[in-house]
Amino acid sequence: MTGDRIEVRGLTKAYEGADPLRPALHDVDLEIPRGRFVSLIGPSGCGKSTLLRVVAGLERHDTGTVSVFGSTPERMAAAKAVGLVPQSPALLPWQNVRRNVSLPSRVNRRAGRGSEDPDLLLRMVGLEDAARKYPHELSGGMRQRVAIARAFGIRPDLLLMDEPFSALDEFTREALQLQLLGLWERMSTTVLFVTHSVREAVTLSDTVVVMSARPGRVHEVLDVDLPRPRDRGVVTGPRLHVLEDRVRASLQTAWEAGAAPDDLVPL
Ligand SMILES: Nc1ncnc2c1ncn2[C@@H]1O[C@H](COP(=O)(O)OP(=O)(O)OP(=O)(O)O)[C@@H](O)[C@H]1O
Repeated sequence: MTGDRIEVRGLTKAYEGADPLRPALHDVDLEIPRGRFVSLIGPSGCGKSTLLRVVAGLERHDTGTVSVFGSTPERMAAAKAVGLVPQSPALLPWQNVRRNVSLPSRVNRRAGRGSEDPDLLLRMVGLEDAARKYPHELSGGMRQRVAIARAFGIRPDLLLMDEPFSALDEFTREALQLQLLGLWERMSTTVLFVTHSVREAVTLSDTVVVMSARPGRVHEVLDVDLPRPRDRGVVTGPRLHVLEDRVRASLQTAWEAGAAPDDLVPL
């Protein structure tokens, strides 16, 4: 266990009542050095969200070990050191945008952690003019930006994002990806990001973890050697397409591995 990385070793997790031959996660090994942007991609049901929830301390695992910067997921969560951005953000409807974004600083004061200036965060996600609006007055993309700004507000050591842009149109999604990268580059938080989009995974990440299903496990870990900062030139350049093709090929073999009829975990 070291403090400079997230270490997952031999992680297995079966939900109660599930077929024991088909655990949600089986013998997952993963190492994420501090400060990295890592995406998880893989077929539906391969355990991406489960892995995220185990690392977040929201779900117990059966066997194996999970160390988050030398601590346990539960201790990290209790110390407010982990942020989570789900697919549909849960904003407080009775508080305006600025109050929603500054909420973590109030919580953090109690947890004895520092926090980020909410006005700066709102500027970084292009919402400075919406600070006094309420959640029901916002579009889906704006709500997701509030959730992202709020998540960075606690200056988390680790930020877990579960398909945060999947409900958005392509144009909004690409704009938010660049805003997210801007925040991440400034804050140097470690990010674990679940997505179904190959382009999104390559655009954002240092590392793409391809998972296979039935049971869920790590199929391949691919490095993304695109330069940073990832401006429009980088994310529309030819190298991105080469890397996308590499991830697609890996997904194809992951899918085939998961579809094999003899791919059962022995009891
Ligand atoms: N609370 C739960 N109780 C029982 N089984 C669950 C539960 N949550 C997930 N599962 C099962 O665990 C497996 C992994 O689910 P998980 O949601 O982690 O996959 P995923 O890769 O995130 O899927 P998707 O891409 O469709 O969101 C699936 O077979 C799913 O049906």
